[in-house]
Amino acid sequence: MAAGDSLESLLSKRVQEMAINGEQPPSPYVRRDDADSSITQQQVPSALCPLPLIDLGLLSSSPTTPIAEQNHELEKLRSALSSWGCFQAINHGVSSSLLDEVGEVGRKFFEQPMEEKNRVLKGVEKADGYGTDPAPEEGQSLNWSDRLYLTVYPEDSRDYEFWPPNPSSFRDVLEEYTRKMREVTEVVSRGMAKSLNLEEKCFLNQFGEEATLQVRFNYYPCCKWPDLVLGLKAHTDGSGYTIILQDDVEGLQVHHDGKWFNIPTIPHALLVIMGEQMEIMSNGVFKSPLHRAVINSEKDRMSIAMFYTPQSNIEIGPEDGLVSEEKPRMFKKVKDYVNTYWWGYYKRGIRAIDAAKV
Ligand SMILES: O=C(O)CCC(=O)C(=O)O
Ligand SMILES: [Fe+2]
Repeated sequence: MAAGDSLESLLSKRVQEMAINGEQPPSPYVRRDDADSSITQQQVPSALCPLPLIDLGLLSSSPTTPIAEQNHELEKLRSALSSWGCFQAINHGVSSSLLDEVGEVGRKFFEQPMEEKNRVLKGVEKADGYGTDPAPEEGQSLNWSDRLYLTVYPEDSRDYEFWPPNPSSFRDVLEEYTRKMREVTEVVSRGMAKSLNLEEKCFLNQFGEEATLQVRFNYYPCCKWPDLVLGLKAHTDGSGYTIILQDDVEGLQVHHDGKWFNIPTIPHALLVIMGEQMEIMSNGVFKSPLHRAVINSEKDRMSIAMFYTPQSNIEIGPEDGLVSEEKPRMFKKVKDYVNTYWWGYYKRGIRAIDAAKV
């Protein structure tokens, strides 16, 4: 690495700038996952991806939903989360126009000149703002992506200093999107509990009234050497679960059955993916899958990930109804999981959840 290319100077430079300048990815960005023989590298095209679609409108009782249909959808949900750890949600109640708008304000933000984006540049130790993750541990490659990360709920934890003033509709659109995401988490959390024959509100109670929502707009500039880099290296989320809105460029891959499946982009669908805390609360019944983002050679990609995380002052743990003699308690009770466990492991490129096992 040239002297001017120290890790700090690279981290202060945006990937988008390097991509616009047509620069070949500097060595800290070159992916190193091929060396990990414990993860197979076989990839399955999106056309062959059998990831289930769940109709959220069928998960709750309503006069128009016959009980058999509801039970069928709940069983599909349970099965998807026990095997894949994720599903594509349709009929989720968020209007297509709002989904288009949130995608548009995100894109417009990244398309602005660097000086404008730097108005909300994040501090070194801060999570909120525009930039990149802090330096990973030795031996880990950097992600070929820039991001804008914001705490959006509870409202009093918002730091509006880091909310972009432009595009001017950004704030209104994100506030509305946050309101709708709260509704989706209510439906999904109840549905998950029902699918396991648990009391409907049990997961919602563990998340708490003040469960946090944090949004991450991930921007993945295209790269002429797409196989050299990863947009986001393989990881599991530290959230309870995460709701991802993809644009029309593929890039998300989920590890399932020993292969990397390309997740299809379905207009206006939301991908719901379990984080490690949901694996803990479900006593290991639901899986928190390894996933990553790959880079396209010609098209930039943007995804919007909404992390739904239990309130940090509440202890969470496996639901009693999922613990039995045949299925003993797998995890300890944990509090503030992201800071206590997940973050330190993520930086080293390993799963934190083993540390929470009994
Ligand atoms: O870009 C994507 O589709 C995945 C994003 C993701 O996994 C994350 O932000 O944690
Ligand atoms: Fe993720």
